[in-house]
Amino acid sequence: MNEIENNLPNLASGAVFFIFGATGDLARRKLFPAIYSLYREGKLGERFAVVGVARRPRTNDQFREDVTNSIGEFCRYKVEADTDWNDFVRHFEYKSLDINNVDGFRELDEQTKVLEHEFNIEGNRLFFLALAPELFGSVSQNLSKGGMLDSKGWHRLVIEKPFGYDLESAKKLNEQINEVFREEEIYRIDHYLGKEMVQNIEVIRFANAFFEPLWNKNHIANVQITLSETVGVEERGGYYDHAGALRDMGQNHILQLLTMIAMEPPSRMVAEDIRDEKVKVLRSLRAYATPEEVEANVVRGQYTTGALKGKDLPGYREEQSVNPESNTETYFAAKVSVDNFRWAGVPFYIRTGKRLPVKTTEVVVEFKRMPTNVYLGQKHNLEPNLLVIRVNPMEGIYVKINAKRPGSESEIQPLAMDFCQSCMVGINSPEAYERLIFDAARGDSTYFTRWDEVSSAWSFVDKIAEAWAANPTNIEHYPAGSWGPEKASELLANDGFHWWPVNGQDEDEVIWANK
Ligand SMILES: NC(=O)C1=CN([C@@H]2O[C@H](COP(=O)(O)OP(=O)(O)OC[C@H]3O[C@@H](n4cnc5c(N)ncnc54)[C@H](OP(=O)(O)O)[C@@H]3O)[C@@H](O)[C@H]2O)C=CC1
Ligand SMILES: O=C1O[C@H](COP(=O)(O)O)[C@@H](O)[C@H](O)[C@H]1O
Repeated sequence: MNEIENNLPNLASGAVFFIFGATGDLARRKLFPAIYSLYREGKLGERFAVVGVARRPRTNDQFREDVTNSIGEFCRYKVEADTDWNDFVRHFEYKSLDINNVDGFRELDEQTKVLEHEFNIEGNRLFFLALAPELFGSVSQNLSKGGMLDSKGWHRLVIEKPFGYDLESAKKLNEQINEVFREEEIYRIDHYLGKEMVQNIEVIRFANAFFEPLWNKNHIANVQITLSETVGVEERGGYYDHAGALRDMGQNHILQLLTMIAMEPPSRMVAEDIRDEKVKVLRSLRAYATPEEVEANVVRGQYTTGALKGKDLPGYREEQSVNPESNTETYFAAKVSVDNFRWAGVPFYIRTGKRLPVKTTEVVVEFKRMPTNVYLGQKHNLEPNLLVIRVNPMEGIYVKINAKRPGSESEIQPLAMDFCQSCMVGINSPEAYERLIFDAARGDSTYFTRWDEVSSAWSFVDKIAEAWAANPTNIEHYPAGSWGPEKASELLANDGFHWWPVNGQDEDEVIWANK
């Protein structure tokens, strides 16, 4: 248990959690269930209150019913029959408020003081913005004008992605927020950083003698990062058609994963030192200098009609709230170079897409091949060693090594030493939002993105977006249910590599230990 977990100085004096956007999808599917899990695990204690804020009218009782339904549907903990549910929901209240109405914030402040008195909370306030990004600036301004930041405890702003649309808009947003909150009070969420196996990357890398010494250009041939989804855009067509895969998943989740794989060991395992190392990676990304470089290194695609698991699926342009002539990408793949001493010459291949055949997040580190004819003086086509980190939905790691085929004299066969963490821990593994809400409440910003990370990521992504905007119809189409445009395979084939099958699928020749 580390120092922060031991002391919990920030939670000992209680806190009020404000969920702005309390009637929305994120609050219902992720935030209320996360708060309940934290409560069940005793991490919140009793000195807390949750105030849901949104425009539509709700009584406290109606709101508590919404919360109860959301937990029943989405929480990993089921409500036990002998629990007094009132003990939990009495901590929840609702305030109907339009973000643009300062008077509403003054009323909210009065309501909060009563709650703080009731639950013995010493003025600590955490504001979670589960709102459209256009509202982030106004909320922070009105929190200040409405007196919500005058309480004597700490104040923290937790902001959902997307943080801006490009570097320019992100800068403006940041300036607005900085008028009210200091950088150390801002917790920018990237929920991938709350995932168990993403947090495990540091440990796998820095706690194992047989990885770190090999973790460089001398031994690693390439790195592959895949975030594939089977879902389409569902009810979020309006937002997604404006954003696209590059902004929705690339600027944040994929680049964050890349930094965790590529960063140098931090001086100390503390938030600022870790984030210092991550931002150095982002600054080392080689920017594509021309539209031709973008064309050569980045593939974009959009799904058309297709089928998945026997079910016919519509094309992207037929989805709800999507422009029928849209050229928004639902897929992209890229070859990325990290120009520093450790990684010079090692390609990082990244890809993400909707309506792909499998839901998975996986990082494959492919090591350089051994010479083919050194083993017993005979010629063998040795497979490269792989380290595969499975993030989602299966959590675990496997290492692919070469070993003698049992019973044969010298035949060599790949063997996967497989550790499926989720098979062992199962649903007891905390969800990303549980960790992140808890971390924000206790003041640990390690797994939140600092402004220099966000701005460096936008600088890299903007070059791609600008090249695409200049040539919007230059997009590949792929059938829903396929692995995306063929050109994405060519990115690797040009370098003599190929995408490794995700989840170890189709690896018929591999012997799987532990299966
Ligand atoms: N849903 C998800 O899985 C994810 C969402 N996000 C991000 O989280 C944020 C919220 O997303 P999501 O929950 O899906 O969005 P929804 O559209 O479902 O919810 C938006 C919420 O904002 C409230 N709201 C809108 N305008 C105002 C206003 N003027 N004053 C007060 N409240 C207002 C709405 O309530 P009312 O209409 O009652 O005012 C509603 O509660 C977005 O930034 C999104 O990009 C990020 C990752 C995943
Ligand atoms: O942030 C987002 O992430 C989800 C995928 O998250 P996961 O935890 O299920 O892998 C994606 O569907 C969504 O479009 C995006 O906004």
